[in-house]
Amino acid sequence: MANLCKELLALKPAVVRGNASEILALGAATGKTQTRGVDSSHGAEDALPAARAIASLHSCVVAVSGEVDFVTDGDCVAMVHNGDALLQAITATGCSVTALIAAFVVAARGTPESDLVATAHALAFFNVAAEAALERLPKPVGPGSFRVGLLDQLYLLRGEDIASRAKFGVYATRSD
Ligand SMILES: Nc1ncnc2c1ncn2[C@@H]1O[C@H](COP(=O)(O)OP(=O)(O)O)[C@@H](O)[C@H]1O
Ligand SMILES: Cc1ncsc1CCOP(=O)(O)O
Repeated sequence: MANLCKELLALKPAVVRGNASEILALGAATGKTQTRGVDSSHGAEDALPAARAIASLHSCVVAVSGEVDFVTDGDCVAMVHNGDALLQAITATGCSVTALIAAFVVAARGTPESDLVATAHALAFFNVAAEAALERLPKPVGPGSFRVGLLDQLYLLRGEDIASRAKFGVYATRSD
């Protein structure tokens, strides 16, 4: 596992996305940060030192997903406050938002926007789609209808919906 992580990082990814436990494990596997053990109990902020270390060492962006998402280039840290805990009740949301991050990063190449900004916007897009699905679905919402509603909103949402609903924050700027 540690060797595979090292091989993948050697390919110089633009962005690494994981939940807190995954980023803590990655930091431990690549030998630059310590972890208290890998389980699902970590909040995203717990993994921020590991995320910053990985980002600095490998000159990439690291996104830690969770209730609040943290996105860092090793120095600056942005936060995304959208989404819902029900996203953790369906499989492949982490994989899906990671694919969306790749699409946003590629789309932003050739524009002034950084990979960090593109990554934060992809997370906001995905999580606003989740919020819109929850608003529209009959209550109570379970994982089955939520999965379908989320897919619908990922198709239906427009840029202006994201602009008005995204909740970004700045955790640290370059000089902090
Ligand atoms: N408690 C939560 N509240 C709001 N959004 C969440 C919550 N947990 C996860 N998300 C969102 O769900 C998506 C998948 O993240 P996550 O569940 O951390 O991935 P993974 O499936 O790899 O564990 C991300 O867009 C993240 O922001
Ligand atoms: C078991 C499985 N099936 C499709 S993706 C996946 C693993 C990743 O799931 P998630 O993105 O929710 O962490």
